[in-house]
This record gives sequence, structure tokens and C-alpha cells, in this order.
Amino acid sequence: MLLVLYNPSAGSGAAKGFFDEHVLPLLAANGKTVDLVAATEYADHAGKILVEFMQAHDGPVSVVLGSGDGTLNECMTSLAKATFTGLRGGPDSHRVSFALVPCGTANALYSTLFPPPEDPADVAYRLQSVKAFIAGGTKTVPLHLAITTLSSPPFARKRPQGKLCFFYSPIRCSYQTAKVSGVVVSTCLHASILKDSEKLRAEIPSMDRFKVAAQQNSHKWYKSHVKLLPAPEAGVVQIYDPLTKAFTTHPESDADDEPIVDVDDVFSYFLATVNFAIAPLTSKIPPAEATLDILMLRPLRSPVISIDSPAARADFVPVLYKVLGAAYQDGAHIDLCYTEDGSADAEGTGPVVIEYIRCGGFEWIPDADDEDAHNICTDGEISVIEREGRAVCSAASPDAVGGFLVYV
Ligand SMILES: Nc1ncnc2c1ncn2[C@@H]1O[C@H](COP(=O)(O)OP(=O)(O)OP(=O)(O)O)[C@@H](O)[C@H]1O
Repeated sequence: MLLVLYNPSAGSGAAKGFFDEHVLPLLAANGKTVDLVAATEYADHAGKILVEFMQAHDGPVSVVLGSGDGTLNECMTSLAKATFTGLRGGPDSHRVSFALVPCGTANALYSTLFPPPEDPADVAYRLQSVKAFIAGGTKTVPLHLAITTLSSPPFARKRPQGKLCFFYSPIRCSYQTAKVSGVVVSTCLHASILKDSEKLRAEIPSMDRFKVAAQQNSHKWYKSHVKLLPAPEAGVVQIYDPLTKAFTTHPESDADDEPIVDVDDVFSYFLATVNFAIAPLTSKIPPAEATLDILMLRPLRSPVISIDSPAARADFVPVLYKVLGAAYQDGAHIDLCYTEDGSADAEGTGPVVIEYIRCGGFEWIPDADDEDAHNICTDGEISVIEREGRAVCSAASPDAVGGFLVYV
């Protein structure tokens, strides 16, 4: 069964035109019968359309999806929580294969799977996943998920209650409050940017709204306690070593004693990715199991900063910008080290600036008095952790017969 679904308001609002002009004619010219063409009419509509379509039809489902990461996330979230009856009841009932058409602003997942050319608006570039589907659709990649649960204090009262989705393992969590991400879970600067850039969407439809929001938040630091949790097979938390250009066991993670790493500090940046190349090693050194790649920037690691003060925060902004800029130069940010004067440089001989962690999950326990540290972003959606609460996030992989796939 084939569903064509697009979000007309994603990105610059051009999805309908692109589908009418390019996608639907391409499908028709290649003999693909479309069972339903639907445009979303409001937030969260995409998930509803998809679940209703699946309930109404039997057999394997492909979806040509014109959107950004947010609408894809709505599809995954709705499906992860859906229970089907009748014909759609078998073990593979929740399996969906997506042909993605990048129509959003960032399109992070698409640009991970299909590295963008100089002009990402290029029509042929944007049709690659659809063409893979048309070509027979045998080449797909399964998507891992990051499942995040927000807990209120005291934590013991709201322990994970049930399995979120039977086709992803090994996660057990509170079904109603769990957030499903296929791209990113973040706090700190990234969550602040996503939160504030949303307010700028109408005024600045392009990616420039992220730059404006970054400027508004660049001086902020966030106080939190983080627990880094090992992935099941690795048994330890891993950290990237720019000298050897490989992952090694985190010095504070011991498989036989205590594999969990506790970090109690101020953070400027904390971002976990799944299936996503802003963490550049996801593709260069692919993980052997479902893992999160986490990028942490802790200003007090700088050799010239020893206290959190307004002056120190201002002094740190150039380091932050250096890191953000290098991230767009083929992931060069992960090899930056501190120089003696506290700059970030590939030739630096001091501590590594960004800690690049590979692990099974994390707990984020924000300082109760730091309001900004309570924002958490799951694929663009902002949630607020309750005061004295925490967020717990784990990587999950699809079972053999279930899960979300993308045509590549
Ligand atoms: N018809 C609609 N009108 C208004 N908002 C909609 C409509 N349909 C979907 N939405 C909302 O639009 C939001 C943005 O969609 P999406 O994330 O796909 O695009 P984007 O934010 O431009 O791209 P990206 O996430 O890649 O940066 C989604 O959160 C979704 O809930």
C-alpha cells in the first residue's frame, strides 16, 4: 500500500508545489499506484493520517513523506503508540518504509542519508529516496530510535510502566510520557535555539532563524547532573580520542565495577544523536548496536576558566562559535583541543574541547534552580522537565520484523 503524505507548512511552505510538479508525476510515470494522497492540516495530523491509513489497509506500507524532521517524528511517535486490530495484527504490523522528500528547514535525517550537493534545493537530489523506492525498494536502512521519558520527583513513583512499542527493543518506559526521536535529543544551547527559533518561524522561514536564536542564547550555561549509561553489548561508556581517531573506554567507566559515568557540571552544549551525522562519527565509525552519540561542551574544562561568572560566560562565546562553525566543516569540531590561552584549535595540545561520547543512554537531572536547564528537545519538539525531575533517554533498535525503514 502506498500513502503520499506531505506537510504544506514545512520549511518555506513549498511542499505542495513540489509534490504536484515532481513527486506525483514521477510516481505516475513509473506505474506506482497511490492509495491516498494527503496533506496535513495541523500539528500532529501526520501521525493520525498514517495510523488511520494503516488500520484501514492490510499488508506492507510505504509512505512517500514530504516534510522536515518534525513531521517524520510525528509519524514515528504516533505509530509507536498505536495498537492495531483486525487484519493489521501480525508481528510486522507496525513496519513502515519511508521514501523521504526533504521539504523542511533542516532536513537533518535526509542530509545524513544523502549528503547534500552545493544546492540542496536541487530537484534530483530531493528525489533520491523516492527514486530508490521506485527502483524496487530493496535498499533500505532501519532507523534506530532514542526514547526519552520525563520523570517527576520522587523518581521511584514513576518507574517505567510498560513497553512503548513492541517492535523496538529493549526499552520499557511510561507509554504516555515517552518521546520518540529518530534524529536528536538535546538540552542546553541546542534546545534553547530550537525553542526560540520556533517563535521566529513566520518572520524568518529559512535556516537563518537558527542563527538568530543562537546569538540570543550563546552566553548561557546550564547546570545539571548527567549519568552516561553504557550500551548493552559494549558494557561501558565510550569516548572518542582525537589523537588515535578511535573510540576508547571512558576513563570513568568500568565494566566490572561501575560502568555508569557521573558528570556534575555546567554545560554549554549537550546533544545526543541517533541516525544522524551532526555527530560525524555515526557514519565514519558506525556503531555496532543501538547507541547514542553525545556531544558535550563543558566550559569549566577550559584551561583559562575556573569559575562560572558573567565575564567567564562572555569569554567563552568565541570558543562556542568556533565549535559550532567547525561542525559544518566535515565534523572538524570533534578534533578541536584547547590551546594555552583557552582558544579551540585543531593544533591545540590541551584537553579536547568537545567530549564525544558513545553510549546506550543518559539521564539528565537539571539543577532545580536553573530554569533553562529544564528544556529538552526531541526532534525539534520542546518539553520542560519538572522541577526536581529528570529526563531518561535510551537508544533502541528495531526488531527483525518491525521498525521504520528509509529507502536509500
Ligand atoms: N498544515 C499545517 N499547518 C501548520 N503546522 C503544521 C501543519 N502540518 C504540520 N504542521 C506542523 O509543522 C511543524 C514543522 O514541520 P517539519 O518539522 O516537518 O518542518 P520544519 O520544521 O520546517 O523542518 P525541520 O524539522 O527539518 O527543521 C510540525 O511540528 C508539524 O506539527
